[in-house]
Amino acid sequence: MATPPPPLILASASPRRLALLEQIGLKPDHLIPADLDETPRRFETPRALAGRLAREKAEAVRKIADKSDDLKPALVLAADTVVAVGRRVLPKAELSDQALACLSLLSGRGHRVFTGVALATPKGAVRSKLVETRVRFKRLSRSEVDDYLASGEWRGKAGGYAIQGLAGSFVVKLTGSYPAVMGLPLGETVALLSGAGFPVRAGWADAAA
Ligand SMILES: Cc1cn([C@H]2C[C@H](O)[C@@H](COP(=O)(O)OP(=O)(O)OP(=O)(O)O)O2)c(=O)[nH]c1=O
Repeated sequence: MATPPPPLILASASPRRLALLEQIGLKPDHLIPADLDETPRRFETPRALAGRLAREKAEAVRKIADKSDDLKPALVLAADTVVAVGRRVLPKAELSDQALACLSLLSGRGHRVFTGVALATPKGAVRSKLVETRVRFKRLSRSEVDDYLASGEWRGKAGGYAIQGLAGSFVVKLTGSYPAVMGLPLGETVALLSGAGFPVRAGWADAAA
């Protein structure tokens, strides 16, 4: 009989990350969010920040898993999304003023979305990948911004918008990975998992059901 795959832990509180994994037939056995200080370091680039936070989230949950016999053999998957204009990292908007500032900056301009994804193995090794996506928004009128702010969809989102929702209508160009902007680059996630021996296509036979 084939050996069962190791448990998979998604180190995330983000419902989008879970939905994206499920989209490709992967169902994590456990959801354990990492609680980290996400403040950029001095002189840290947006790219370096996304990579570091993804790895730190995986490492933090690896430590939690190591304390339990059931979770010790698990693979821990984590990700982090950073929205940047030049070297400037935009906040995860919690207040409407923050979202307004983000949208005013993004209006009619290009920006970059950096998404780090990291996988911690039971032996403590951490492998990671970084995906850069360029996104351009159309010029936003004041009433478009006001209506978007009223929607509340920006809350808790890096850069004050969610591409998978109403703000999808702001995008005029995207070069890179759409799922990475939502929170998880799927091709890179699969590459990390299969590199660790995880059977990434085991659930595909049931996908059409
Ligand atoms: C740009 C963008 C971000 N986002 C979200 C994805 C992430 O949830 C969030 C970026 O913050 P993250 O720190 O990457 O993730 P999180 O704190 O929400 O979840 P966790 O650390 O527990 O995994 O912004 C979208 O949903 N759509 C978008 O278009």
